[in-house]
Amino acid sequence: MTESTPVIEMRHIVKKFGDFAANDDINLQVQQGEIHALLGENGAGKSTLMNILTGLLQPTSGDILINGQPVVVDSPSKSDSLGIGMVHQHFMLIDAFTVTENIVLGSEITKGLSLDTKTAAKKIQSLSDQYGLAVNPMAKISDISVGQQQRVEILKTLYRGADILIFDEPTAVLTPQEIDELIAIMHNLAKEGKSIILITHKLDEIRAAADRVTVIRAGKSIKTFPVAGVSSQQLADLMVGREVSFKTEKEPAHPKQTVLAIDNIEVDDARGVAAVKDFSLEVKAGEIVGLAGIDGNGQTELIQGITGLTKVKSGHVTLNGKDVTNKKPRQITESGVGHIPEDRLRFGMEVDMTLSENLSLQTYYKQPISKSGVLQPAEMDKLANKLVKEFDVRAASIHVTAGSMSGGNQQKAVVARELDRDNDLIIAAQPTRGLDVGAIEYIHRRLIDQRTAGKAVLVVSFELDEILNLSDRIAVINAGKIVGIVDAKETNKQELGLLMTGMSLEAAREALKEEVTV
Ligand SMILES: Nc1ncnc2c1ncn2[C@@H]1O[C@H](COP(=O)(O)OP(=O)(O)OP(=O)(O)O)[C@@H](O)[C@H]1O
Repeated sequence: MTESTPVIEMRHIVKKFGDFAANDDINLQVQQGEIHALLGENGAGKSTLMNILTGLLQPTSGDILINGQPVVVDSPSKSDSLGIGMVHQHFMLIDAFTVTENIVLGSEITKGLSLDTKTAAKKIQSLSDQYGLAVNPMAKISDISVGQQQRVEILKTLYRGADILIFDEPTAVLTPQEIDELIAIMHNLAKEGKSIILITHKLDEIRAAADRVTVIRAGKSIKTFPVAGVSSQQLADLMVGREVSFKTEKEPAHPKQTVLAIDNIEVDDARGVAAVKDFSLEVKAGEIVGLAGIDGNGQTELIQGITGLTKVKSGHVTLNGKDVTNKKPRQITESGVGHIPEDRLRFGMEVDMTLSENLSLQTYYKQPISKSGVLQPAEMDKLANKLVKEFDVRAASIHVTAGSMSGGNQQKAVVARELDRDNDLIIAAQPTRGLDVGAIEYIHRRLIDQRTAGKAVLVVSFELDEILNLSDRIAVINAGKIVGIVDAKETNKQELGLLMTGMSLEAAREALKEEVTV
């Protein structure tokens, strides 16, 4: 990397929403062939800055230069034509189509009215070879792994000629093995002259992948520096502006009576195919059970089955000895279940309602929020102010719509609402997805407090660090079935990674033994 004209320069970027400055004089310079990380707390202004670069938002003031030339990025297609490509966190692929069809869709390179898939496939193959992506252009999306689907998203941007790739939280859905592969791909891209902006809350990934990092705090760019030699602790402290602890200490567990018993249940997915099969698991009072697994292995249907959002086809779910199989969600909530849903926008909050209203969503019909059937806005705001303070939910006010809040702060609000109620069981699905390290530390502490208070806690997460940090016991799910249940103290990331692919516990332990002796 040479210190020549930056590929991208964002100068003094200000973006105001009303009086609130989401970006407040941000400077960013990215060199050609560089992997440049953007690090900042939830709500610091990273997405806003990238939305400006990709033409989704217009800055209130400030300049953008590409290769030293001032540009106006007034639409996403303008951003595209300037060679800027976004690798989205949520893949936008059509399952029934091939890799090539997905990449060519919406692109300019079509021949007459029919797609020239042959020529396209050739070009895709050569891009895949050049950057070490190892994707078969003729494979159907439904037949390839999540990691490979992400590579299709990368290929999409390369196919359109992107020189600058923005990765937004790219590892959220990947296994540890896939994360290593992705980092190798990013290095290949950079080696071949592409420039990368990497947004992630994972500090070890920044250290493994990035050349430099720009830290953003409260809408301001604080510092840009090389990553080499910097520890995760230093990165975290600089980002948050105080010392952050990564490992949440906890006393040994003293599990008591069974709170949740899942007995041999079967649950179908939306297409009517069995997503959860012969699934049995118990969670006791005073313990945290972690459910580890790759996305799409039945976790969603399992939780929906337990919480009454989907029908349980066979088997039983009991809570404190009472059969609650196929009861209505409200009845299950009333039986003492707190639920932090994995999809906060579908099941966790109403985006058009205010933050204050969202914080009362589970209790609005009860005292003190309602009196004799009449809503008490002052009580609602009182609860909201308490929770916002306690959980450090950052928003311009408790009366902004939930939809305008940053992803991380939306999540903190849902967690606050669900943990504030006095429940016997907490089901926490991806409870810290998209959260910064400071917020993760806080949420983990609160989940452990629930366990200390004698609650049963089921944590479902793709994050193995999270599962290992929180759990007393860990169950691994693959293709809707439990592959194994292990004591958290007796396992590690590599072993869990192998179990998640469906390998038996014995086979995984054997494989890891061989790896050590090789
Ligand atoms: N359309 C909008 N109207 C009002 N406020 C907004 C709007 N978009 C973003 N904001 C506010 O701007 C701030 C920055 O949000 P942004 O999404 O850029 O943060 P972020 O750093 O990407 O956070 P996260 O890590 O949680 O995704 C937040 O406080 C958010 O509430």
